[in-house]
Amino acid sequence: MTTTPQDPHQTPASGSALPAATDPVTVTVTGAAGNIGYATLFRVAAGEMLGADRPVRLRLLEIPSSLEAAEGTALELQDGAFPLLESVDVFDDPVRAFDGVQAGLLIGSRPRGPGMERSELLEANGAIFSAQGAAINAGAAEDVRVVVVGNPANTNALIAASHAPDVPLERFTALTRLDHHRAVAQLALATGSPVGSVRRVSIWGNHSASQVPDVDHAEIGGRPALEVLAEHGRGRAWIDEEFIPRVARRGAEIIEVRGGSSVASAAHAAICHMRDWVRGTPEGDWTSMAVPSDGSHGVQEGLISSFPVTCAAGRYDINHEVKLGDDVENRLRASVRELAEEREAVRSRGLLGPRGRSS
Ligand SMILES: NC(=O)C1=CN([C@@H]2O[C@H](COP(=O)(O)OP(=O)(O)OC[C@H]3O[C@@H](n4cnc5c(N)ncnc54)[C@H](O)[C@@H]3O)[C@@H](O)[C@H]2O)C=CC1
Ligand SMILES: O=C([O-])CC(=O)C(=O)O
Repeated sequence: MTTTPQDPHQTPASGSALPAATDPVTVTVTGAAGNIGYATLFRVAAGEMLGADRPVRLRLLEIPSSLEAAEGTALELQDGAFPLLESVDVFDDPVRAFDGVQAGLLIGSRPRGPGMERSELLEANGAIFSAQGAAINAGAAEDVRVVVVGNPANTNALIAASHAPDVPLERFTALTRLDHHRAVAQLALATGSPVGSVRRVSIWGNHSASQVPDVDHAEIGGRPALEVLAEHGRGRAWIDEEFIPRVARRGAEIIEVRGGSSVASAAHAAICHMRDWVRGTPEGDWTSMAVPSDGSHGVQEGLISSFPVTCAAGRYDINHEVKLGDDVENRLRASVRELAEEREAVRSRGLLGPRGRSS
């Protein structure tokens, strides 16, 4: 991998929680034989997530019926002869798979099909995250960081966190980086601008159709995005009627057009999420992550909601400078209501663990 001054991710952020030395990092990937798992593992082994100087130990978790496929993936990982890849182990037992985990990518779970909402997956997927949260509680390293990709991602992360009362709550996050990327890409397309010139986009709320893509503070080429959009004949109506629904329903559009849910773009987003958390967001920009709310921006404490965050020194901080416009605030309230409803649904099914029962 080449180092260029334009790419802030090629060198570890100053003050990163990871030591400068080349200690290996233990990465557990669930659903390792699935589509997103397969698209993720080789990039992690190549150093695209944790850095070109960081050896990794991969621990792959699968269900028994897909174990052989995961073993095959492990053989292919060997065949890649990745200099950074110290070991690959395959498990069907979450307790063993999460033993010593420092970076957990919780992907394994059922994807939705055409016409479904992600919340309909709670029945099929919720229980997976109870067992995995408990396994993380039992064996994770002190510096563990978890990103839940499996849908419905925010509520699955809530379930996992509730079963891991000994792990700091803020270490459980869910993926909305794909929505963030989709929003950036749509703004670039709409204005004929390079993707790299779009900054300060925010995704708020749930990774669902109720999510809130927010361009109020976004910049294109260093200028307010709203101004640049207006020059291209795109005002509020475009934002409300085209941009927001396009981004919020892009997952369904991909399922319809591709015949299956997003894979490589989701893997890329998961890698970027963990990379930025560990190594920092670029100077002057932020990203979007679903993280446990501390009550910020009026989001009920404890719900795992997407926020604009800046990352440095191995931690993320919810951005408090970004003020909510009235429309964004109204939409966010609706998305938070949906998150609260999902929490009630999993609570009533007995899926919440010791940390989440009373909140
Ligand atoms: N948050 C996001 O932005 C996105 C989330 N997703 C979600 O990611 C999840 C995975 O999607 P795909 O990889 O396409 O699905 P897939 O069906 O190709 O793979 C899922 C894999 O998970 C495995 N699995 C099931 N239960 C497991 C368990 N208890 N432990 C370990 N592995 C288990 C399955 O055997 C399978 O190999 C889905 O829930 C999908 O909706 C997909 C795209 C974007
Ligand atoms: O839409 C889905 O079911 C998969 C997903 O989360 C996405 O592509 O954003």
